[in-house]
Amino acid sequence: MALPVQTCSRRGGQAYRYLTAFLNQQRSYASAAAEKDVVVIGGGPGGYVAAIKAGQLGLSVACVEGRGTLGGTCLNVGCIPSKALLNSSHMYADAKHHFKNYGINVGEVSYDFSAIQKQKDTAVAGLTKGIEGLFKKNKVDYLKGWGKLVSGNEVEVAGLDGATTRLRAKNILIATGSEVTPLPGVPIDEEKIVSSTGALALKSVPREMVVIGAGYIGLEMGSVYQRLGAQVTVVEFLDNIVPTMDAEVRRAFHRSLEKQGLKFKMATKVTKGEVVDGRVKLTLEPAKGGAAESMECDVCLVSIGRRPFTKGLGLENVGVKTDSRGRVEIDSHFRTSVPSVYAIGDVVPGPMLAHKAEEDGVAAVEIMAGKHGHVNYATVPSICYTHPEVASVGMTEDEAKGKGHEVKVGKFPLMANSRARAVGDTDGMVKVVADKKTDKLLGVHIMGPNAGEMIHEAALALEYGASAEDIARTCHGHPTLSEAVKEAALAASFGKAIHM
Ligand SMILES: Cc1cc2nc3c(=O)[nH]c(=O)nc-3n(C[C@H](O)[C@H](O)[C@H](O)COP(=O)(O)OP(=O)(O)OC[C@H]3O[C@@H](n4cnc5c(N)ncnc54)[C@H](O)[C@@H]3O)c2cc1C
Ligand SMILES: NC(=O)c1ccc[n+]([C@@H]2O[C@H](COP(=O)([O-])OP(=O)(O)OC[C@H]3O[C@@H](n4cnc5c(N)ncnc54)[C@H](O)[C@@H]3O)[C@@H](O)[C@H]2O)c1
Repeated sequence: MALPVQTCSRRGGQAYRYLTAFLNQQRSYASAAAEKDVVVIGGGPGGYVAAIKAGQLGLSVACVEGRGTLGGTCLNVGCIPSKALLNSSHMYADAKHHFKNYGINVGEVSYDFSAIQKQKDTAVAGLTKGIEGLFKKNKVDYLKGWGKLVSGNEVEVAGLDGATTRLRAKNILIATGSEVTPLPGVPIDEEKIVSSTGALALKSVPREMVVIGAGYIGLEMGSVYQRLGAQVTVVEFLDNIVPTMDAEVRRAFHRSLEKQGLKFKMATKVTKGEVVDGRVKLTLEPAKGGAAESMECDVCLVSIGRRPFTKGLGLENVGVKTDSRGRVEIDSHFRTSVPSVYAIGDVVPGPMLAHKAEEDGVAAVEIMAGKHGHVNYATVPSICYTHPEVASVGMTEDEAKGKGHEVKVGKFPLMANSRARAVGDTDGMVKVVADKKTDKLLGVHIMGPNAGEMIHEAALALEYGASAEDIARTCHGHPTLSEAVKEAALAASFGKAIHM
């Protein structure tokens, strides 16, 4: 850094600021002079977990994060705030519509939207601060600023305090995550036309809302506002909602959401969106072509996917390759085209899920530490946190067939599960997919309350290479929703469930 102090002093009032920045920078260079074993760029679930694990493995580690708080998309504007809003809105809808079914009279039920938002913000703030504590405990240096690769072993950090720091590292881990995919013709202003970030921070509940994209974000956030009283219409390009779900479960899920009041316009695309006199005016067309129609709403959520975020990262400076979709290319050991630079999480190919990013992060630093880090992507669960929840792990029936398996399928409806009946929450099912010849478990799909918790016995079973019979013969507590998993496994393995 060559900022002459003399020049600064001639600039009168600015001299002090320049001098301070200069001295800060010199101090930063000095403190960063020692080479770290790992410098992690990005403090989301991938990056912060990798940094903590690196500390636990005895590696010297620094984590660079530019947003000012740790936790990335997930904690700040993703998983955590959305689950807080899903919970509050679920409790409100339950009290308003269902408590009477249990003989509970609560009179007029209402909500205070700003208090709902405050509860969400408190949960987020507590969790993000908590990571700073974990960093201290695990000796992770935390640098607040934007990191840029200047070589395969150097990261320059433009600090949020104005100082520039250069870090040397044996290995660099890119964990810069993802950002919202924009929809051409529908410019996001985060007030009327919002991404998930704006949808999580609305000041009031819209009367009419259009959600573009029937994926995870669209259905979760659509559910939040539908429960709070908005008329929500979901516009989806494809013929089906959440294309990655098992077809049968997806159809049941779609029906359930419609019963709750969500409206769907399938096989439809939005070609234009603009705000006119405080209302959002949208132009819609059939996905396969045809006459356009228009639609109006108070708030429109654009949730058509996310794309990798590498802006300003300087990948081109050092020759880190990306694919046609902008994802950082890695080998099976998370190594990029530059051997000392690794990448994980949303910025690399694979499902964009927080728990997958975390697993990537742990495995990548284990490899850097000379161990045998590995992630089994075949057992990564996915969960949609609506009500009912939909959770799955392993292959869908169609995928299994597509991969050449002759399959057998066992199903069990929650209507026949004693716990679901006892608590009056019976909308759902469990579907077990197994190999017809070997009985090996291939996939499990659950729709129902707490499906996101129940799925993990299936994840563990898949991880251990269990058969459907292994689950069927495992004693499950009674009365639990998990007994439906056992019953579906019985149906898959022996052709018959007990309680059907
Ligand atoms: C509304 C919403 C709800 C979601 N809900 C769930 C859910 O329930 N379950 C689930 O599993 N997943 C969920 N996800 C997805 C989940 O948030 C992501 O998969 C996860 O956050 C990816 O983690 P990551 O560490 O790869 O990236 P991110 O969480 O995106 O973190 C990357 C971080 O890197 C920082 N960064 C970027 N570039 C730089 C740079 N040059 N220098 C310094 N810092 C930089 C960013 O500021 C960011 O904080 C949700 C996403 C959204 C948007
Ligand atoms: N519970 C969870 O795990 C959770 C929750 C939220 C987000 N996420 C993650 O965040 C990522 C982004 O979520 P998302 O919901 O934005 O994406 P998504 O990929 O889950 O769904 C996007 C949907 O939009 C549709 N679509 C695409 N272009 C369209 C267009 N022009 N018009 C209408 N529909 C269109 C797609 O067909 C798809 O159904 C996902 O990868 C997901 O894994 C996960």
